[in-house]
Amino acid sequence: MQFTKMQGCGNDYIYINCLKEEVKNPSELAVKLSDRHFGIGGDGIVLIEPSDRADFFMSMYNADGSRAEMCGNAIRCVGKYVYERHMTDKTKLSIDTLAGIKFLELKLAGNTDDDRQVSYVTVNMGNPILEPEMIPVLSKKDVVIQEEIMIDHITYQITCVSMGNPHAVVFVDDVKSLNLEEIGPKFEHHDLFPRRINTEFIQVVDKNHIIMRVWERGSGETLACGTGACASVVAGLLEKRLEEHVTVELIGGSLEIFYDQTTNIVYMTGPAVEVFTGVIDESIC
Ligand SMILES: N[C@H](CCC[C@H](N)C(=O)O)C(=O)O
Repeated sequence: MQFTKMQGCGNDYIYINCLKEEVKNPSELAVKLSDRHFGIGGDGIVLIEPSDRADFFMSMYNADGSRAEMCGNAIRCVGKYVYERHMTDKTKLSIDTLAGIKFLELKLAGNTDDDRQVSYVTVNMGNPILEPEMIPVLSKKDVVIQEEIMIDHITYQITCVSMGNPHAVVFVDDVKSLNLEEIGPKFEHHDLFPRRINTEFIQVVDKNHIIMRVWERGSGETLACGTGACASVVAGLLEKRLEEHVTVELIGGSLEIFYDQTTNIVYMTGPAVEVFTGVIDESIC
């Protein structure tokens, strides 16, 4: 089975073209291939599939085999993948996901028409979701903003936002000092979150610049999280800490997020990089 390794800000996945390949058990395959010693290594797998209502469909599975509704860093790479392989000639295209159809605009690197290299992608990430039952998070409030949560005898304040997948955003003074290996799983598996949670830890540099670390549901600490960056900007505006245009500085790179409050749409712009291609031995699949 052919695969392509790609990364967006260091958030790396194994991509499989399911218009050509058949994946029988994606959840099991995600665990095997994501292993950085016995497999290819990655934060999960991404399947590119046909769609009858968009140009393509993107399925995404975390490293623990759990399926996620949406993945911001991966959808940029899917746009790059299908355009550079002539699976589409559109630079404005639609990708359907479990979080609905997302609209992409591909930025080409080259100066000539026949150079199909995509460097950056802008994604319309749709509307943020704040209703607790839609995130989901157990709360009697209408919106979960700066709610207290106790982890290891320390009180944190969370603001919860869904971008199709669930996020808890925590503003802190210094992200470097956090022991995510210790506290990350305790947020992820906390009883407040019926479907677990992605947790973003944010240090505000100024109203248009934050530093973010993330403990992802199903993958642990990753070098970047696109949906998490979007959720963090929305949370920052709800908490009156940020403005609409924010540079999100992550371990693996930076994303430009614009939350257009007049239309209630979040836009994400960032890189998409192809690292290598390969063949998976049938014995693994
Ligand atoms: N771990 C996430 C999926 C990947 C999201 C992230 N890598 C992104 O770029 O948005 C979840 O279970 O909801």
